[in-house]
Amino acid sequence: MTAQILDGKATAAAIKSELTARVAALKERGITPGLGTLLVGDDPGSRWYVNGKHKDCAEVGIASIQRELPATASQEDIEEVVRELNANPACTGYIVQLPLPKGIDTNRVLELMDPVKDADGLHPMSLGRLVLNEPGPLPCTPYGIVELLRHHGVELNGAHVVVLGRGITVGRSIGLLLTRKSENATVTLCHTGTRDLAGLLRQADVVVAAAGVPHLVKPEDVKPGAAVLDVGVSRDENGKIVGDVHPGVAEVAGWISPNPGGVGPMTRAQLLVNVVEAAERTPSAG
Ligand SMILES: Nc1nc2c(c(=O)[nH]1)N[C@@H](CN(C=O)c1ccc(C(=O)N[C@@H](CCC(=O)O)C(=O)O)cc1)CN2
Repeated sequence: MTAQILDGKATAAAIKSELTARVAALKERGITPGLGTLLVGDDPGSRWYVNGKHKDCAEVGIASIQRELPATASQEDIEEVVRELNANPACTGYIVQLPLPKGIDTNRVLELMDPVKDADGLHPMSLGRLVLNEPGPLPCTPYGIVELLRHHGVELNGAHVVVLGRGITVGRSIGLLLTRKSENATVTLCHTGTRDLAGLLRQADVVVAAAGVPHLVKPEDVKPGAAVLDVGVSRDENGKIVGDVHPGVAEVAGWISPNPGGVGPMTRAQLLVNVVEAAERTPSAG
């Protein structure tokens, strides 16, 4: 079997085209959505992601507000920029690019953000809303994965989803999203302490690999016909992406997300969705 492709690039392009019309409608109401970003340090990957977010904004008509601090920035320096973005009326939503440099208390930074402007769905208030199943911004990668599966008609209702990795941007939060009544999946969250990982993987209808371990998911671990989503971003010696999923999995799975070109573009598209939805919740100007 050769797996069908979960095409993140094409799905993201369709979402962006729909958002362009919604942004134009907002502007007619006197509302211009503006995405702020805070990048701390000089990690080339993080810079690439942030630049990509602003490129996407320009494509759909969202204004950009870019803030940068050096890797030597203190907790107070970062919190000062967060306070500025909270108060900046042109910034209707913003993100703090993660990870922050070692020594910075990330949770304290996220908690200081105005939850109304949380474009990443990572503020404790947004995560609490997700737990309570109330409307609010959803974490971009999990949201992107759900939309990617929905767009390709992959059934989640009653499916057993095995998630590898317990980080807050993907692993932990996707469990909350997939177990809502609207998705109705059963989720097993695996991590470095999980016993018999291969045995659990073989039971999965859907695998979400977000462990950051190159080629962790092997062809022999995957149930024939399963959908496999590769979120891992490790790099080889030439800087080329190596995902968490072994290339041979494509011969066993029913669906597979390419990496690059799968979950990454969806993460970016869902950020724009969060920005537009937040702007749509604001009362009209004038
Ligand atoms: N504040 C946040 N920080 C981070 C998040 C996040 O959602 N919010 N997620 C990741 C990084 N990320 C977005 O910030 C992200 C990762 C990957 C891509 C992407 O489009 N990747 C391309 C490949 C790019 C390459 O060649 O390097 C792809 O998959 O096709 C976009 C955004 C951690 N930090």
